[in-house]
Amino acid sequence: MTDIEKGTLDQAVRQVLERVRDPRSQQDLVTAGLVESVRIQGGLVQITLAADRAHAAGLEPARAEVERALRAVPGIMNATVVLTAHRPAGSAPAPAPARPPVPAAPAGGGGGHRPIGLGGGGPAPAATDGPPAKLLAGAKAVIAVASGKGGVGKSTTAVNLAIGLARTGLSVGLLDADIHGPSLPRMLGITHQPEVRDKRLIPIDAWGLKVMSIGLLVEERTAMIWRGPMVMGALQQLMVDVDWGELDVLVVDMPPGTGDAQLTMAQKVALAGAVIVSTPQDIALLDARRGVAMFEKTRVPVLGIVENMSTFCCPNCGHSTPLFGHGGARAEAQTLGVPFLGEVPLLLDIRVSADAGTPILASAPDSDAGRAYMAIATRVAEALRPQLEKKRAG
Ligand SMILES: Nc1ncnc2c1ncn2[C@@H]1O[C@H](COP(=O)(O)OP(=O)(O)OP(=O)(O)O)[C@@H](O)[C@H]1O
Repeated sequence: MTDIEKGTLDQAVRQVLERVRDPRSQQDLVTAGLVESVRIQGGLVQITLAADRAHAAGLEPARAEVERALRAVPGIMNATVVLTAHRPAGSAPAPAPARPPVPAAPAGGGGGHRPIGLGGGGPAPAATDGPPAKLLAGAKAVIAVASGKGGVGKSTTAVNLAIGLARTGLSVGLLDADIHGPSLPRMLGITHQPEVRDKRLIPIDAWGLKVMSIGLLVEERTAMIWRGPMVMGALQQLMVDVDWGELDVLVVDMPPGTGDAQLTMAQKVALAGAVIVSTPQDIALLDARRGVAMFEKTRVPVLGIVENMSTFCCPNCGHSTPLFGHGGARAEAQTLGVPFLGEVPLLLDIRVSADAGTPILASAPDSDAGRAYMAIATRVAEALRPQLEKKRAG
C-alpha cells in the first residue's frame, strides 16, 4: 500500500467516525471522545470504542454502524470495532483528539509491523460483558494450563505438553491466552503472521500443532498495557475468530494468576480440565492452591499439578540440587486430593531450547527433560481419554 493510499484510508476511517453519532451526547464519536484507538494495517482496520458501563450499553448500534460503514469503504478488507465498557462510571470521556488516535501502522504498511488480523467473521462479542457463552466448542477437549503465579514455567509446560499430546496421536491446538505476556511465538520459533481466510484467522502450523497467539497479531508492548476488559475482549475474539478446524485437544496457555480474566475464561469455555504448574517453593504452592480452588469453584476438573524447576541439574557435572526445594507440589497435590502429574527439572537445555524456538520435547525427545514432559503428557492424555471417546462416539 502506498503512502497516498494509506492517507486516503486514514481519512475515510476518520470520516466514518465523524459521521456516526453518540446517542447520549449527540456528538460524533470522535468529538464525544469515545474512540480509544484506531489501527490500520494493510486494509485491516481495528477500532476500540471505550465508555463507562452504563453508556456502553447504548452504544452497540453505533458500534455496529461504524463496522458496517467501514466494511463498505473501498480498500478496507475487513474492519472490527470493539466496544469496551472499562471506563469508570461517571468518568468523562477522554477529550476529543485532533485526529483519531495514532494508527499503529507505519506509513506504507507491512514492513515487519504486526497487523491486527482479527477477522470479525464469527459472532464476536461487541461489548466485553455480554452473556456468557461456551466458546471453543469445536475442540473435543479444551484444557487450561494455569499457574497461580507468573514465571513458574507455565508457557514452557503448555508448549511441551501440547507437543507430547500430539505425539500420542491426538490432533492438538495451542492457544496463547497469556495476553499480557504472549511468549508462545518466541518459544515455537514462529515469525510469520497468520493468514485471514473468509474473515477468520488460520492458526499457524508449528511442531505438529495448530497455534494462535495474540503475540502474532499485536505488538507485545500493546498487549502489555491493556486493561482487564480489553484483555477479555481480545481473548474472546481470539476464541471466536480462529478457524481451528477439527481438534482433539486444545491446550490453552492461561494468563498467570487467579483474577477476573482467569475466572471469566474458566466460565466461558467448556474446559475439560486444568493443569496447574508450580515450582516447589511454599509461596508458589500457596498460589497454586488458589488456582486449584478457582477451578474447583467453576466446576472445572483439575487434571493435576506439575512441579517445574524441581531440582537443578548442573550442566557441567550432572549433580542435582533442589534449588527451590523438591517434592512440595507432590505433597500439595496429595493434600488437595488432586493427581500429581510429574516433575520437570531446572535444566539449562529447557531454557535454551525455549529461547531458540525449538521446544525440548520436539528437538530432544529422549533427553531427561523430553522424557519428563512426555510422561506428563501421557498422564494427561489418559485422563482425557473418556471425554475424547465420548465425543468421538457422539
Ligand atoms: N524446567 C525449566 N528449566 C529451565 N528453564 C525453564 C524451565 N521452565 C521454564 N524455564 C524458563 O523460565 C522462563 C519462564 O518460563 P515461562 O515463560 O514458561 O513461565 P510462565 O510461568 O509462563 O511465565 P509468565 O507467567 O511470565 O508467562 C523461561 O525463560 C523458560 O525458558
